[in-house]
Amino acid sequence: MYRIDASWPAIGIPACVKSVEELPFHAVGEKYITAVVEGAQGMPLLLPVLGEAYDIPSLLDRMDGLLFTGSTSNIHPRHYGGAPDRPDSPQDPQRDATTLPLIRAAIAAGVPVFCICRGHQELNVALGGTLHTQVHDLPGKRDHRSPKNVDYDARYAPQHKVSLEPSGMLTKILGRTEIEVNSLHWQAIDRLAPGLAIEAKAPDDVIEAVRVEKAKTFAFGVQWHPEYRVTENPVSLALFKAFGAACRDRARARLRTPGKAAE
Ligand SMILES: N[C@@H](CCC(=O)NCCCC(=O)O)C(=O)O
Repeated sequence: MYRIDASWPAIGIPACVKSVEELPFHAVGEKYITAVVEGAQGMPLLLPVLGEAYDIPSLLDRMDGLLFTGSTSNIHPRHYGGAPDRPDSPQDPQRDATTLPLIRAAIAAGVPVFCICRGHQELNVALGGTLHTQVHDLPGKRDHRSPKNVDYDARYAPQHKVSLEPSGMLTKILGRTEIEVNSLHWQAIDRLAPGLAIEAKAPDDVIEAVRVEKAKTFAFGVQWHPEYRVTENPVSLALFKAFGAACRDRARARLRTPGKAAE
């Protein structure tokens, strides 16, 4: 049994706005919290998505890492100059207003970031890239959406292979060039943002993982869900452990020189 104490790095997890009995709640799925605790050995701090109300440097001064989660909502296409999305596309403007500037600032400040599914798409958009809004409608692309009418485990079960860039950092971390991943997304990276390197692709060439090329620390996006049952999948666990190690390095630097770590 673990005990989450002050020696654990503080890992912020921006929430999604969800409606519960018609009232807005700022929520984070439990699997992301569990993955931070059991995979990264970090203290999870759930961040309400307060957009411009945050003084981002002050927020980053308290963070040793940030996990940007998946979500059923989509980034509004105005953030990447895209055509209007389908009319029923679920939106979360408060999350957009919080995560996009936070990702840019965290990377500039050397705060480790791990960006999953919607988070991976946010990383690309935050740095100037664009998205396909319905990747399954494109010629030659498979359906990357989650399997329908099946239980939770089957929805997050592996769906396809991913080839890792042989000279990439993920290959170094994982010690292999091919993995099997789950798949629960409608959208995908279209134009890659400047400064991102492709780390992995699906057989249909959908970009499945990226890295911030000049990042001072861990800064990855993955289109799949390594947080799901993190301790049961060695690849997922290795990713969260690498993220946690970077967060611990940042915590040591931050505690040595409080207020200076983000400079
Ligand atoms: N809405 C986007 C992103 C997909 C995504 O993040 N799915 C996650 C579902 C819920 C979860 O497991 O957190 C898209 O459809 O591409």
